[in-house]
Amino acid sequence: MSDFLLFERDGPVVTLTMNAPERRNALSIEGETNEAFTEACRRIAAEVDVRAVILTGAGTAFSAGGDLKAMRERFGMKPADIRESYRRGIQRIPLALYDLDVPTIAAVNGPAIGAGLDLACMCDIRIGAESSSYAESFVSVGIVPGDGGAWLLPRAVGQSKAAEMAFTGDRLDARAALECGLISQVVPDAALMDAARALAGRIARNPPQVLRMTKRLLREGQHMRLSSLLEMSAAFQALAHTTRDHEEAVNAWFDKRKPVFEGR
Ligand SMILES: C/C=C/C(=O)SCCNC(=O)CCNC(=O)[C@H](O)C(C)(C)COP(=O)(O)OP(=O)(O)OC[C@H]1O[C@@H](n2cnc3c(N)ncnc32)[C@H](O)[C@@H]1OP(=O)(O)O
Repeated sequence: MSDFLLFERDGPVVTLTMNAPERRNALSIEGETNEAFTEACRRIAAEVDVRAVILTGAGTAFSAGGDLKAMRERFGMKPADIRESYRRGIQRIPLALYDLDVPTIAAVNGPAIGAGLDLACMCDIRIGAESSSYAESFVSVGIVPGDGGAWLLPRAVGQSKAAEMAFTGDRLDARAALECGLISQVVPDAALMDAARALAGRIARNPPQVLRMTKRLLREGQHMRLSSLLEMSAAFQALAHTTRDHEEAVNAWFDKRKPVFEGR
């Protein structure tokens, strides 16, 4: 596993920690950081009993976004090479993370800037520390969101707020991010990881197959016709109703006891 992305497994929960605090977990357009994400996602997909994933950053930042030092070294590079480097580099992260079947939580521990914010938006749920902050600041460094932000951010905060953020590059503090729905909780800095683990634990206690199907419906629902989504929901429901976990949940309700799910 890569030095950039620490992979820790605690029962059904995987925590991924970006681990380059000296550069505020900046991401390279090509190379190590992208491989780290695609490899971690491959591993999570292969470990069938993972039920939730937490993504966070080591040190004081979640991620400072694209590596500006590396970007300076690209001055003069040919447009065709830049385009190709995005396609085979940083653009693989949204494809890999967004495609994970299990629920993902971004535990935003500090600034989430540019590609760092987009990374948080690739997760299903975002919770933020009091000291977290958020900026879609590509415009401030003279580039466009090249890693899916123009698709992800409007889905998180709506078109108007996304446009305001992307056109100004302004940074939101945690309270402002909570207000516009970019994050769903603000917690004291020291309590962030406990809050993320508690949330992951509550998710992980639910029937895993149904969680995966629910995630898929939430995702697909964002770009499907209602009639198609209803068809897909009926097909998933046909599977859900025949699971042992469904029987267990309903029986437990009648027995006035907590259900025990087996993932079957
Ligand atoms: C393809 C993707 C494109 C994009 O994502 S565009 C957006 C690019 N990102 C930015 O514009 C953000 C730039 N960084 C910052 O604004 C700040 O940093 C932070 C708010 C993230 C954190 O501030 P603080 O905690 O005060 O740290 P510090 O003193 O500014 O930086 C500490 C060290 O981290 C390096 N660093 C910070 N951000 C980046 C970056 N994006 N790329 C490369 N290095 C970075 C610095 O240079 C420095 O390093 P040294 O100690 O060697 O001077």
